[in-house]
Amino acid sequence: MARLLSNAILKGISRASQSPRIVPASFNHVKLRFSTTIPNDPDSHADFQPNNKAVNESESCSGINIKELVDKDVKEHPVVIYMKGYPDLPQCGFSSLAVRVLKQYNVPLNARNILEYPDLRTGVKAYSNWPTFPQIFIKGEFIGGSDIIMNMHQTGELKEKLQDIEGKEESE
Ligand SMILES: N[C@@H](CCC(=O)N[C@@H](CS)C(=O)NCC(=O)O)C(=O)O
Ligand code: FES
Repeated sequence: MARLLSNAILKGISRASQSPRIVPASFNHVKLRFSTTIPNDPDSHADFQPNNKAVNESESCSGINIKELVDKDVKEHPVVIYMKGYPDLPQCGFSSLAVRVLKQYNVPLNARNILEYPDLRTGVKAYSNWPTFPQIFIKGEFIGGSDIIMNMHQTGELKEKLQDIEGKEESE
């Protein structure tokens, strides 16, 4: 049986106020003022492991599942972050760190708050086969979490990866 987005999410897809919102971040170009090392990353308990069944099976009366949602997100937006909270109000230090890194670059940042939707939380893990959040996708490619994005920032790899992405609109 396919694991599908909850009715609340499905209903919300056509209604912006209820959907698992994808929001553009504002860009304050906040300077990084914290350590770049996250020691002894606990990562995940077995309870948090992805369940690939959740995302690979599909079909529903609505025809929308998490895989389709994520596929659409990462196809339509060059930089997508699935995170805890939203870019302007992160609800976890790891998500906050990833947002701060990405805000160093003049690219549109689109986010979904996985805390609002348990099915999205499970489904995104299964989609990427990655057990934790944040999860960052650039030009459709799964990149990783906060450690990886920080590392790429430090090595210059992130700048290279983002360089052909059109800058964000000032109004965002
Ligand atoms: N080392 C990870 C840190 C992220 C992490 O450990 N996240 C945990 C705590 S926020 C998580 O998402 N656990 C699974 C969950 O909450 O569903 C990274 O680089 O992103
Ligand atoms: S470490 Fe507790 S919510 Fe992220």
